Amino acid sequence: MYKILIVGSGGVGVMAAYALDLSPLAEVTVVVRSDYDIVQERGYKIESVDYGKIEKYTPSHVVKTVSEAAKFGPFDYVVVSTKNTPDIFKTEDLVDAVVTPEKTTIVLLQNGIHIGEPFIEKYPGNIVLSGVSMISSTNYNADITHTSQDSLAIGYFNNENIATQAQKDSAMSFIECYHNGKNHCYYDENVNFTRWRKLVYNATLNPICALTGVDVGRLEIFGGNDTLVRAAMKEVYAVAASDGVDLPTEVADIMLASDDGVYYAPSMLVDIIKGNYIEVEVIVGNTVRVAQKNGVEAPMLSLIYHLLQVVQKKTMELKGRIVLPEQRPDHSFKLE
Ligand SMILES: NC(=O)C1=CN([C@@H]2O[C@H](COP(=O)(O)OP(=O)(O)OC[C@H]3O[C@@H](n4cnc5c(N)ncnc54)[C@H](OP(=O)(O)O)[C@@H]3O)[C@@H](O)[C@H]2O)C=CC1
Ligand SMILES: CC(C)(CO)C(=O)C(=O)O
Repeated sequence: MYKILIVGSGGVGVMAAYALDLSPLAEVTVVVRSDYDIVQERGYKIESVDYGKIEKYTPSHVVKTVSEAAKFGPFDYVVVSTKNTPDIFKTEDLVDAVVTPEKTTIVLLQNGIHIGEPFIEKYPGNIVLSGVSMISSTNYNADITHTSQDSLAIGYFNNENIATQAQKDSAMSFIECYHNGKNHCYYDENVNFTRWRKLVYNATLNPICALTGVDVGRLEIFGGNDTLVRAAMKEVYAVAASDGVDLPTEVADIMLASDDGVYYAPSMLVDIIKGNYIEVEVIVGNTVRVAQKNGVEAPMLSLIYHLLQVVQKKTMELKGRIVLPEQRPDHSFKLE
């Protein structure tokens, strides 16, 4: 029996918990923050393309905080499915209390590129798996709407301190727990390719929907795919190539068609709607930094990045993280 902890119970985390809870191989604990009372009272309501309508799902163990979760450990796997916002808090620090050195495998079910490095640096003796998820799932107050088949590619962020076979074995055991007849969870030998491939969607549709306030269906109908998205996608191709990943030309069309028939709001737009922080740094910031490092021109991505950074600062001010002087200061004023 594997003890598995899920930190981050949003659209992705709750569906992961549900899949893992179906397995006789897994004992699942979930950290539930703002939905805690509602989940204790009536569980999650799930409307899922894979599992149908579930009136009540209550994970095997529900706890309010990561430190409280430790009582159900030590964990074989800690699945991280929070948003990844290093400009706000470091996810590698969030799970500190539940990662047992040299035992716990950390599974990052998060978007973005080059997100494994901070974990390997902090936990040099632990395996870190890379989960690239296509799922289209949202959580509004413990009501989950899941609209495309859960397809989860699992590989590992190579940790040179650990034998390759051990990293692969750990990925395989996780897949054995997660995979069932309804979802699609598979081992991906080249998960870095798959991460860049997915970024073709996330670095373009997510921010453009977030900045314009429309879902992917409306963006297409209103003409945004041809005027904005495809050009930004081309830049992602060029940056990926400079990082050693050649993406086939058809990826753009595949990504543009991936939510066909649904007015789907990508996770970054959902964050804007909820007034949450956005994953600007790992999705667009890291891409722009790779472009800069490798001398690749990416003017649209840079523009998108700087627009998103302003939006993030606006959210910081609304949440009280940034407090501005009442009177507008002179031009020499800089945020710390
Ligand atoms: N949604 C989707 O379809 C897809 C999303 N992704 C990626 O998966 C990751 C998760 O996305 P998604 O599920 O949409 O995210 P959500 O915003 O729906 O959920 C994030 C969850 O993390 C919780 N959380 C954040 N910080 C903490 C903390 N300090 N302690 C405990 N809980 C915390 C939040 O709790 P609270 O509600 O209290 O803030 C929330 O429940 C992201 O990287 C996203 O880009 C990838 C593929 C598809
Ligand atoms: C591509 C998609 C919709 C995954 O299913 C996603 O990653 C998101 O909403 O951020």
